[in-house]
Amino acid sequence: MVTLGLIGFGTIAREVVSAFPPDAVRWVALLREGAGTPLPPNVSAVTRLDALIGVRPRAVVEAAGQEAVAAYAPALLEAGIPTVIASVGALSDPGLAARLAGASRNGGARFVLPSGALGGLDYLRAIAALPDARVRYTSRKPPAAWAAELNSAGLSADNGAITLFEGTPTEAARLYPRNLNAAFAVALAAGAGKVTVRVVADPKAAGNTHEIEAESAAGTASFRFVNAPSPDNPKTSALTALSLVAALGELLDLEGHR
Ligand SMILES: NC(=O)C1=CN([C@@H]2O[C@H](COP(=O)(O)OP(=O)(O)OC[C@H]3O[C@@H](n4cnc5c(N)ncnc54)[C@H](OP(=O)(O)O)[C@@H]3O)[C@@H](O)[C@H]2O)C=CC1
Ligand SMILES: O=C([O-])CC(=O)C(=O)O
Repeated sequence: MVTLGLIGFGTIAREVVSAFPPDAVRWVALLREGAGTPLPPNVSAVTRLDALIGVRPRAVVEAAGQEAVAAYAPALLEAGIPTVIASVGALSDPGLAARLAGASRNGGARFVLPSGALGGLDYLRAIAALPDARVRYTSRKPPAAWAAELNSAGLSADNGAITLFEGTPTEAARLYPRNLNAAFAVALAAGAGKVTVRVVADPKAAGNTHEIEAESAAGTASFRFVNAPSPDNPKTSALTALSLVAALGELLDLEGHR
């Protein structure tokens, strides 16, 4: 029986837990005071970070949000606990990125940034060294997924696609902290200065679609991920939890815990 930790117990965390045999893992989830979330029998809750650190989980998965990364991940790493971070957009804050790197060194614990809702990041990492590399990332979702943003801008995408945002990955991660983590994963791979980001509400979008177009001296590439939504949260791709499970499995193998 291995003890693993979670930060948050929402859509992604629930899917991560259900991917492991219940008799092989005891999960401890750090929740907010009074969260009242129903938990499966092999998941217990704590509301303080020191209580999570106290059970010495082999690894922790953050699936709560960018604020939770800032609040908890550095201390987990300092305590020597490897951490998988879903909310990779948190690293758009250079101060936090430096704190994570320092805590990882001090504690001797890895932090893992999974590919999340997309893939192809190995290609982007390879061309990052080329000075002429340019990458365009587009998040394309049906108008229903952007209903609040369309309403507040007084826009309707019923009759055609509307670009809600165009700018840098850092601006995107800050403006859409719960939905543009994938854009920042692209930025971390290719280098933020090489990437432009677009957010499109499109009545023809088949699902949560992520498009990456890359151009450099090494050639051109285009990736398109048409993701099925998570049943509990249509703005989150079901692929994200699968990616966290894969990253966690790899981490446990590296650390010799499986
Ligand atoms: N890398 C990628 O490609 C992707 C990354 N993500 C990231 O994953 C996060 C989680 O996604 P998802 O599971 O769909 O979201 P949900 O809203 O379904 O779940 C988030 C959970 O985290 C809890 N939570 C939030 N803040 C804290 C905190 N400070 N301490 C403890 N618990 C907290 C929430 O609890 P409460 O009810 O108390 O608010 C909720 O239970 C997203 O916010 C996003 O940052 C998501 C999709 C793709
Ligand atoms: O799950 C998705 O499709 C993308 C997402 O929410 C994110 O990048 O934060």
